[in-house]
Parts: sequence; structure tokens; C-alpha cells
Amino acid sequence: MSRKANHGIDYDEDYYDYDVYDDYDAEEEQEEYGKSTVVNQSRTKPGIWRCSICTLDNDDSFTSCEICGTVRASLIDSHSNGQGGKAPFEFNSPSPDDLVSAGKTSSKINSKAPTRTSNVCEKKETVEFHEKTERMGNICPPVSKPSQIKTSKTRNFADYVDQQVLCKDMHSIDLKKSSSHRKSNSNVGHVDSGKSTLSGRLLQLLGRISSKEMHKYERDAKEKCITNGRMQGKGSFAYAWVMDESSEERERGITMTVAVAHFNSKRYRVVVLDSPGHKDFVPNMISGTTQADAAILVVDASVGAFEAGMDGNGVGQTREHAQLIRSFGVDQIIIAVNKMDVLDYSRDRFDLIKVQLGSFLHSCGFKESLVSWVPISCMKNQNLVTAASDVLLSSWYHGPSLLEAIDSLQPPVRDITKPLRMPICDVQSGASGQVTCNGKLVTGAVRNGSKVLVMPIGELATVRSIECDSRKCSIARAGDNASVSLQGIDLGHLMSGMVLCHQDFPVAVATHLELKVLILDITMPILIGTQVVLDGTVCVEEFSECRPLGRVFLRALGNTVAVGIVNRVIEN
Ligand SMILES: Nc1nc2c(ncn2[C@@H]2O[C@H](COP(=O)(O)OP(=O)(O)OP(=O)(O)O)[C@@H](O)[C@H]2O)c(=O)[nH]1
Repeated sequence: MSRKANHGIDYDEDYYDYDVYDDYDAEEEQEEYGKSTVVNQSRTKPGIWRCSICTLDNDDSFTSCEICGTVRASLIDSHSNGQGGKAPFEFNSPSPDDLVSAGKTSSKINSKAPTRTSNVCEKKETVEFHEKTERMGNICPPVSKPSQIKTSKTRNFADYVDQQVLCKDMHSIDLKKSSSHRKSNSNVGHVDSGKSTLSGRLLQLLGRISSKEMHKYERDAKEKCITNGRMQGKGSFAYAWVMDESSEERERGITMTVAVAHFNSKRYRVVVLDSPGHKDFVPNMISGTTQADAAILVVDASVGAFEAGMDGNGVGQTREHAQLIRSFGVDQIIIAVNKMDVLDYSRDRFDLIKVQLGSFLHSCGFKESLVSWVPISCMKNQNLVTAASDVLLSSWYHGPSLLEAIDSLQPPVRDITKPLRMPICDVQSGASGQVTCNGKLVTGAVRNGSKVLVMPIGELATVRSIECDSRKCSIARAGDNASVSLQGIDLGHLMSGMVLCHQDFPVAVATHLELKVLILDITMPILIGTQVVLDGTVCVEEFSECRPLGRVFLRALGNTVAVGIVNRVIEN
């Protein structure tokens, strides 16, 4: 049912601030930038032209690629007035789609896309609710140095692309693909707050798990509790077992890896990333959260448990997770105040939690208007997908259920105008020598049969199949959680932290970064002389270029000591 991503326990060593770096060579970039406009959009068959960016064979009548929006080379030539070495759109003469933005006609002949405004209201959003957030630091393990790799900085993908066409295409593509928008939610929270139980409950209530399967989970959980003296509560772990699939997780009663599942709400197709709450598995939590559009922070309302989660001495995962998800760029958050049944649905307790955690969230930079609070009981099925039935709760809480709160989230903005970037969350071996990479496309698109470049190792592979939310598809786009099967690359060469890129537009790789960081509550100061280079090469982008790949977190001795953004990549 769920897919797992494991990044192992936290072996992070100290790596901190920045030092003096070489000056960035703007002239070199300009030179490369000129070269980048030599677009190779060949005619493959009569009546067809092949997009140089995503390699789709487009109908001759289209002036830009139907999938990625890249403008056809011949059109670029004609609009650059023969200045082949210049950017396709110089902004000194209107592009075909400048006419569109100026309210005139579309350059796209036979466009099937309705206009953007006409679609906006009709479309349902697909929002991914990850229990973990998007890849933040992109700190990947040391890998071999890529040879002869150009970075994304040297060639400017956006300059190929007509933004207006892309915007329209994005909508038409989404409409064809699904009637609903897609959203990733990350379930985060202190250990044992009920994250996995919540995920399992939602999947069961929304019909993603049959009663037969649920019955089996209950039976197995009861058996495990009888044979394992450490566990109490009979079958109470049954819902958590929907997400916690490994025998070690079930044995220990904790989540260790990220489980991925999905369900449909009224408005969204929701991808759930269930993250571990235990301190030892924060790196796994990070890998999930870096994929999230929004987060559900699950809080155990029980006396003592909430307070433990808020402990400021490095053990309170409610605090740490809240800080991390905000620094990963997740700004919409639902606080699911769980286990309210234990407190007889006390309104005073709920209000106290709201005040204390609310002021902390405010200090993390969450806007009050983007934080919603829902009292729930996963165990008693209160306020999850329908309004609370227990009179003790319904007498004072009249707000939305958790599912309604999810539907109230703002749809995420996807960027397919940039080249492909898919950070790999985990890798599996597949059939016939293929390997499958799982992760979320942060920008761009990928399609069956196309070539992708795996960075930082710089190896090319061919996409053999793509699955999004367990369904086969021919294309995955920014925002999709995808399993991409690759041929032509060795499983042993791949690992989480690497990034699938467009072959002509590799992500930057570096061991030196200039960062802007926010130091968190730490007991050990960061001293002058602390290591300032990374142990290994990382795939990274400047924050201004690509937010998901331009965020970092610094961890030392098992704690997150700082969060920040990449100001400058000092390329290898
Ligand atoms: N009373 C009560 N117990 C609950 C509720 N939700 C979860 N639990 C119990 O809390 C315990 C922990 O639940 P999990 O879902 O494993 O917690 P978790 O947050 O996923 O745990 P980690 O991922 O290991 O951090 C289990 O025994 C659950 O049965 C609830 O609403 N009420």
C-alpha cells in the first residue's frame, strides 16, 4: 500500500558556515548563455518536429512543445531576427505569446488549451500532503566527481521558453490528466503522537483499505502485542501498521522510514508522506517533508506528551519538526491536536495547546492565517473526515473536520517552465536490469523514452516507465510524486540525494556553498574554525533559482543547529 523511503539514521557530521570564495565568472556565463540558444529541434518525420527539451514529437502545426512549452526552434530563429547566438526571446520584440499576454490571439495554432482564467475556477487541485517536507539541504553522500559537467547556471533554460504558452499548457495538461489538483502533505510530529494511526485511519475511512485488509492488520497487531511484552494496547497499532510496514517498525512500534500513500478529498488528490517522529530518524523526516506542499503537524494532547514535544533541549520533535517544515518552505500547516479522547475532549487543554504552540509557530514564521487547528481523536474517529459525533467535542468545536481543513489549503504553484529536477528519495531494483527512482519532480517534466542525466555522477539513463501515485503514466510533471524506471544505469551507482536532470541542463554540484543561515536554539556554539566545506559533492541550486533545491539545514550531533538558504553555489 505505501511506499517507503529510508535514509538511515542520522550520521551527519558537523559542517557549518561559509568562507571566502572565488568570484563568480559572469562573463563565462554570458558566453555559455549565448551558446544555449543553439536549439536542436530536429524534424523527425514529415509533419512532426521533435522538442529539444523533452523530446516529444509534436505536430507540425504547434509552435511550441505540447508538453513542456519550449518554443519551436524555427520560430525562435525567426524571432531572433537571425541573431542565432542570442536568447530566443530578447524582450525587445514581442514573442508570439506576448500577444496573448497583451490580450490578443494565441500563437499556438490548434491549441487545445482553454485560456488560463477560464480554467482556474473549474480545476480541482492535487495537493501532496507529505508527512515530511521537500528536500532541504540536498546533502547527499559523497560521490565521485562528475567530469565535464556543465551546470544549470551556464545555460538558461527559461530563455528558451515562452512563459505564456507554458502557463496555458500547464492548465490544459492538468485538465486532461485529472479533474483534481494534486497536493502532498507531510504528517510530522513528536514521537508517538499518532501520525501513522492518523494516516491509516484516513486511508480506511476514505476507502483506500478494504475492511478485509483492516481486519488482518488488527489481528496481526493483536498477535504481536501478545507475543511482545513491551507493547500494550492490543490492536491499537492496527491503523499505524497500514503505514508502518516493516517488521522492525512493527516490532518497535515506531515509524523509521517515510511511507507514501494517497487518497482523494473533494478538492485534492492527496499524497500522504508519513514521517517518523523519533529523534534518530529526523533525516528521514526531512526527506519526506522536503516533498510536501503542506504539513499536518500531529500533536499528542495528553498531559506530559505535548510538553515533551515542546521541550527545547533538543528532544522536542514538535518544535524541531515545526522549525524544519517552515524552513523547507512549507507555509501552510494544519495542527491536528490528537488523542483528545484521553482528555475527555477538554476545550481548556485544546486552547492551552493552541496558545503555547501558536506562539512558537509564530516565532518560526508561520502566518496565523495559514495555520489551522483541529481537535481530533484518531482512535475514536472524531473529527477526521466528518464532524465530531462525541457530544463532549461537538458541544464546543464547530470548525472544519481534518479533511475539510485539507480541502481549505491553497493549491500549490508548480513550475514546469524550468528544466527537470527530480531529487531521488529512494532507489529500488526493477525488472530487466532497470532501476526505479522515487521522488518528487520539483521543476520540469519527464516522459517515457527520454534521456535523463543523473547528478552528481553525470551518467545518462533512459526513462523506461513512469508511475505517479501507483498508476502508469507517460509523463510526470513538476509536483508529481513519481517512480521513474531507468535503463542504462547501474543500481549501485544510484543513491538517495542524487538528482535526475534534463540532460542539457544539469543541476549545479558543489562542495562549497555560500549560505544565509538562521541558527536555532543550540547549546553548543558554532565556533570559528568549524568545518566549512561539505564532506561530499551535493546537488544544489541557488535559492533565487530553485527554492526546493536552494534550502539547507545544518545538523550536528543529531540535532538541527541551523536552517538556511543557498546564496551562492561555489561550483566544483
Ligand atoms: N488514546 C488514543 N491513542 C491513540 C490515538 N492515536 C494514536 N494513538 C496511539 O498512540 C500510539 C502511537 O501511535 P502511532 O500512530 O504509532 O504514532 P506515530 O506518531 O506514528 O509514531 P512514530 O512515527 O513512531 O513517531 C499507538 O498506540 C496508537 O494506538 C488517539 O486518538 N487516542
